[in-house]
Amino acid sequence: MATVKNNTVIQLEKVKKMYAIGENGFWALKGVNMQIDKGEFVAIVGKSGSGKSTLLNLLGGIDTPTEGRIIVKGTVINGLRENQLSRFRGDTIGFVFQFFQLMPTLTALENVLMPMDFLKRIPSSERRERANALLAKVGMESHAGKFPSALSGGEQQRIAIARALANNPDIIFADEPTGNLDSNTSEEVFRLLKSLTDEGKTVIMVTHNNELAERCGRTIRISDGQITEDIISNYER
Ligand SMILES: Nc1ncnc2c1ncn2[C@@H]1O[C@H](COP(=O)(O)OP(=O)(O)OP(=O)(O)O)[C@@H](O)[C@H]1O
Repeated sequence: MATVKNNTVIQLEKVKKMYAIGENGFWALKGVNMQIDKGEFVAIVGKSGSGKSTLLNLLGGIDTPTEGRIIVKGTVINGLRENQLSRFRGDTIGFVFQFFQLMPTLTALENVLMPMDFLKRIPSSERRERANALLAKVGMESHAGKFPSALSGGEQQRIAIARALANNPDIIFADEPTGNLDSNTSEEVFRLLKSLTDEGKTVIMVTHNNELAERCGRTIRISDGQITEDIISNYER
């Protein structure tokens, strides 16, 4: 077994994932080993169908591997029961999606408050204060009372990032966060995610945008369910 360094937040050991298709199985991941450290900004790239989303779902505890171990912050997450997994997700991980996935019937502020329901022990006034501070952090404080339908794509993604930060997670998983945004707005969202790594959070982003991927500190390429490239760059972001 590989040694886990102190600052390692994610470790994958021989991770395989098979999807059942009728009577057959399809190996979407074929033995992935990976180590990601605190504060890294990692781009996961690869062709459509190569296994990127599968990998992200396993890392985030949304799905379980068929074989191998996934260790996040020292815990083997594929050994957790469903209630332990959901607590782990709530405490440790923030998710950002291509289509934002905000609740349409809730205001921006209420969307950010929603994941804080886990934190029942925190008084509601404090939660509101925290949600407002997060909206300010992403430059959306003046939009707190608006519904998602009244916001642009970039604004919705900023709110979604504030929501991902609601429980102060150490790790952010972003699945094509700029996939639905124009290039200026993509740049803003990229910078926002980058600023989180400057605060010590670890950001893992699946992207089809090569230019942005090259500006992450590290690019991992997946082809046909395997890592074929893992490049650490010193590109000036
Ligand atoms: N639930 C499932 N059942 C069966 N096959 C699946 C399932 N989910 C994904 N696959 C297959 O596994 C492979 C990897 O899919 P995955 O969604 O991880 O690719 P991806 O790299 O994220 O693609 P894209 O860039 O198009 O989102 C694909 O061949 C896909 O068809």
